[in-house]
Amino acid sequence: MVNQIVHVAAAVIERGDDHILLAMRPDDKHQGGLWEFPGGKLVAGESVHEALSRELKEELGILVVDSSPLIRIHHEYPDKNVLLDVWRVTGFAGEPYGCEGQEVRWVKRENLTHYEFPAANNPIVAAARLPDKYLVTGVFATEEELFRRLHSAMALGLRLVQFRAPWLESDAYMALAEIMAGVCRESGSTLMLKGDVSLLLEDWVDGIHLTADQLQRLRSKGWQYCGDKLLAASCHSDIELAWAAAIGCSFATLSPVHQTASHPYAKNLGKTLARAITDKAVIPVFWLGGMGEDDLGSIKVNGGQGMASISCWW
Ligand SMILES: Nc1nc2c([nH]c(=O)n2[C@@H]2O[C@H](COP(=O)(O)OP(=O)(O)OP(=O)(O)O)[C@@H](O)[C@H]2O)c(=O)[nH]1
Ligand SMILES: [Mg+2]
Repeated sequence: MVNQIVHVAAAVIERGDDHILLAMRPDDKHQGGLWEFPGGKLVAGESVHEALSRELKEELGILVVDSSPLIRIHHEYPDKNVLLDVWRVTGFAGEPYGCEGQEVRWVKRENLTHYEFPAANNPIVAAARLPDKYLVTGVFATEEELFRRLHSAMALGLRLVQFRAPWLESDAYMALAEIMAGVCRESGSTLMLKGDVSLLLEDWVDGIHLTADQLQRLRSKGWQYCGDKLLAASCHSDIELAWAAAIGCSFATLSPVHQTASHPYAKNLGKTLARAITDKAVIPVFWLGGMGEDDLGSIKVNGGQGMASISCWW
């Protein structure tokens, strides 16, 4: 019985003002008394999207208008194996209410971590907090150029930025990073820095993006992060993605999916392998390398959180 996988469609329903809808699981159900993303089991012959639409009609009285795949999570509870197929719902008709008497609540995206969910939900909460585009900064000749390009990226709506400038000395990098963090915060964006994990203790630092070497060293020491800031890692395989999850990363990049100008000699994974690797991961995965915005839809269908890129937005 426990070997059977229960396929579930669940929804991260977003309202324009950056709120997400949660529902309370009834006490008498599996994982009762915990908050959930509304949804339910697929019935025979149904697609995930059909199940999602039916469940949201039955449980909340709304019609799904706009949606896209967000993340797929396999989880083994002691009494049940589930495959949670989670979609982001960005458009719906009707005003949601608890049709089955359950409590429902709109929650600010940044406060999602304050709620208690079933154990399978940690990666879903991580995915719901993240956008689908992750800008990695590229070359700049002057400080003026750096900030001009950063402002342009903000104007394009980019909300997650990694400051990558491997040619800078540490002091110069940190001085620019602190100013960039202020600029990003003003537009509601998050800045990820390259550097030591001890930087996570600094008030002004929102997140750290580790190299694969740093990841390996931290993993071999048994180090683990439990804080609320964003920790990410550059991964190139399923093993590295498993390490990233084990040390407490909230997301990762997977590269190179295709050939890139910045790493022309790295062997690219290709879409099929990238999909298989992403499917095994238990954290959100941004695909990186040789893709354009046109690929975003396909990345999501293949299980990715979205796309990371230098060249598209820099
Ligand atoms: N809907 C939903 N289910 C979740 C979440 N997290 C999670 O582990 N689950 C598990 O996935 C399964 C979903 O089942 P469900 O109880 O919602 O199914 P349903 O709406 O079809 O209701 P039913 O129990 O009346 O058939 C449960 O075992 C539940 O514990 C979540 O965020 N949302
Ligand atoms: Mg349900």
